[in-house]
Amino acid sequence: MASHRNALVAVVRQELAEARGSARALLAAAESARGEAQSRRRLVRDAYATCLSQLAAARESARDDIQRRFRGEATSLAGHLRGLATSSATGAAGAPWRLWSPSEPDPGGRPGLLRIGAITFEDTAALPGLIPLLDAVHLHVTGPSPAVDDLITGVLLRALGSTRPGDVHLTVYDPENLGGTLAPFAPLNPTFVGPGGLGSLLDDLVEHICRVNESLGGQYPSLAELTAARPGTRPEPWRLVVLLADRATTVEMTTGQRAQLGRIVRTGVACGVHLVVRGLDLDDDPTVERILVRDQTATCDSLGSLEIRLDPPPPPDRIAAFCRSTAERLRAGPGPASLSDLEPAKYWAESSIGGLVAPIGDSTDGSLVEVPLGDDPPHALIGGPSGSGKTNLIYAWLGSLATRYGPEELALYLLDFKEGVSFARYAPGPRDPSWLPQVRLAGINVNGDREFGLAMLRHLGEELRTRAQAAKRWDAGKLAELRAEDPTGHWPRIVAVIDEFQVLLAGRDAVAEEAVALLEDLARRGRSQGIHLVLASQDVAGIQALWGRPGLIAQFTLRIALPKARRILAEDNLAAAVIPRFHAVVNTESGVSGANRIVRLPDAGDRDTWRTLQRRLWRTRPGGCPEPRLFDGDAVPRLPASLRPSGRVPGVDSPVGSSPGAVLGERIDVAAQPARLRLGRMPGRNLAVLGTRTEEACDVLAAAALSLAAQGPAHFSVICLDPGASLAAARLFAELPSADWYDTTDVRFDLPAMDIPHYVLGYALDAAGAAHRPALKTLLTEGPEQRIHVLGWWRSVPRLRDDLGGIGARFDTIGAWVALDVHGADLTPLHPQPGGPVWYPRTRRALFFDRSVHRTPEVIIPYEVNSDHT
Ligand SMILES: Nc1ncnc2c1ncn2[C@@H]1O[C@H](COP(=O)(O)OP(=O)(O)OP(=O)(O)O)[C@@H](O)[C@H]1O
Repeated sequence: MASHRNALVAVVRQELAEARGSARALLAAAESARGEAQSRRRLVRDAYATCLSQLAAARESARDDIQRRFRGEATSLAGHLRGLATSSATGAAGAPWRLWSPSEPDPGGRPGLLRIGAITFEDTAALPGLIPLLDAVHLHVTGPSPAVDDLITGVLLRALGSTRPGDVHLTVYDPENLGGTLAPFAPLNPTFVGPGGLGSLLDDLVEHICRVNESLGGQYPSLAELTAARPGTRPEPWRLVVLLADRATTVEMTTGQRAQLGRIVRTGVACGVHLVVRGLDLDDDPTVERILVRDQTATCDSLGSLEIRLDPPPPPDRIAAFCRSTAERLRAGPGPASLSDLEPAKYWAESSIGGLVAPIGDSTDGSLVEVPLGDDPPHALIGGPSGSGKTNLIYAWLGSLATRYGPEELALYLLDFKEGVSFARYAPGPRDPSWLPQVRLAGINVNGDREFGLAMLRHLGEELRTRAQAAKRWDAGKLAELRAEDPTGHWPRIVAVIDEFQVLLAGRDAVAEEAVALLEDLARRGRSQGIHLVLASQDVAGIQALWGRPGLIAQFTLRIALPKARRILAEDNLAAAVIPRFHAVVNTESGVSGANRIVRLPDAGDRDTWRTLQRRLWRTRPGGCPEPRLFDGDAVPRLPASLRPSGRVPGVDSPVGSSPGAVLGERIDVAAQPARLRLGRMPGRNLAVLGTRTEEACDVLAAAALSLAAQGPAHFSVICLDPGASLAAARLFAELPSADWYDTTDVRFDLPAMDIPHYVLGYALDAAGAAHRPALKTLLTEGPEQRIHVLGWWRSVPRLRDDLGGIGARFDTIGAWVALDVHGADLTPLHPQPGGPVWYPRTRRALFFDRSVHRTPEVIIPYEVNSDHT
């Protein structure tokens, strides 16, 4: 039994041990699973923590990035806005009070915005807080009284200070303080309306609006139309009406007055009437800008929820100083128009078919005064003593014409006989390549070269003939008809301006005679052919020269007299004696009193202003628009390269023309052509250059020789008998393709004939001496028929005569001559008419006579052949 029990115990023990063992194993497994789970949980927790911190860092950096971008964009946007704001509120409209001063608006510009304070947005620099007013809105301001009145004061000062004196008329209704609220503006003489005056004020305004509206064509334009189309110049001043209503006003206002106020709100802005109101309700309208003031800040319709920190009010002494000086300027009247005021809205938009109409200045009421040229009046006479502003007037007139009429409509010929270069600005120069596209010809420094004036008149005479023929062909009576019949033709109106024209008519010589004849013809027939003369003179004698020719003066029905001008207007018309400086009398009825218009002339002299305008016109010139011909009497023309031998020298076999032309200088004509001497195989085809000016004599001979060498095969003999000329002669010798040299050591005149022309260039031939005279005479007599031509320089006419045989010698062998410093009387033996030519020698001018082509000698300008004068 015991053993059985023992066995049982053992079994139980065994089982218990096993159970304990498995329980332990289970526990161990559970323990390890728990450990594992715990470590996993730790890992997850760590990962979560890492993740969280990474996310936080990423969020931080993203936020920083966004903030940085936001700040950058806000700053650049604010910069743009500031730029925009600055350009919308320039000068007095936007400057801070400590820097404030009144500013002139740009001509033709529209009123901009007005600053009332600053907008601080985030941490960007403050932006100006701007509100519209003139040509845009009425202002309705609400808030505590002193702050509102300060704001209104500032707005008024900015509006007045950024417009021209007189452009804004101020009306103040201030029943409570009897105008005292805006007392600093008193010097401007605003209309103060007292208590009880509101009704009639509103009625007046409505009436004014109706009147302006009628003058605008009866259509109240929309704000957009107004903004797009309002021209820069105002027919009427703006009316700025400040209504500072008190409680009584609101209570006492009648229904009729409210209706009138509503009308003004709806239609006032379009007609330049603006209300600035506090203390009264205004009807809702797109033209009402409401400003809500709270202490030192404000919000307004146009800026939405943006808060404006208001500027302090302007210092009262600044308002007073501004108002005093403005009142002063108003008393003095508006300043004269500027050159830019004469410009049209659009360049080159006018047709000259019926005439040319252009303003030259304004009258004292500010309206522009237009000057006509056409069938009537056809020509103008301008007069005034020296310094009275003739040149300035011509500048203004030409500027006004040139901006209206393009080169197809207008051609200008300008000649100035004064010492100076007034018309040089219209031609290209070393500093400015631009030119005025309408200018065909400009003559400057021509006071010594009346011949050039004559050349221009001859050219215009030709043009007159061409036009008359064309008119005949088309059966047209006047330019307008010709242009209608021949629409593809080029028939611009021509305006020829001659400043100090009396120089051309002075003297009783052939130039004056022909000039008068041409002027008479142009004046008489130019009217119908669209050729208009504008003659200006300071000299009473000059004008008298015209008075002596009633047929001529009668054509000049447009008279412009500058202060103190005499004999420009009719004798009983004394207007020119009384007008102030920089004014002119314009009279289109030959100066009769009763037809005067007084004009204030702008200052048109500033070169830079003109250059800017001219460049603009020049850049828009049509293709093929030619450069004007500039004749400068002080400039010496150079021998053109085309008249010098260059490249391949013509061979002996090249054809020689029957009469090659020796070029002696530049002709004083419109086309600047070279003066040529034909050297044919005929007796007398020799040239004598006469006078003592070595340099010019050498230049004439060099130009002749080089131009002959450029034309065909030729041989030259250079004979130099004056040491003063030897350098120039040697230089020429070196440049000639085929030449022999002779000087005092081996001078000879028995020179051989050749197959090609042989030109003998003699420097100071009179120095050869008596021993050589027979040979020289034979050469002169017999040479030309063998194609040996003498181009010789003699230092005086008597010396030439000695070489030709002394007293009683005949000059037949000298078929052509060029006289330098030789007086007219000394040229008698060489001149076809008795008494010699009228010739007063002047530097770089020569008198050229060729027996075979000239009736009278012609003035030429010897070319400069070598620029270093060697
Ligand atoms: N409207 C004007 N406004 C301002 N300055 C002017 C005006 N007109 C002329 N001037 C100035 O007066 C001076 C003389 O003018 P301008 O040269 O036109 O006179 P002028 O009659 O042509 O004289 P002159 O015959 O002696 O040449 C110049 O300095 C010019 O700038």
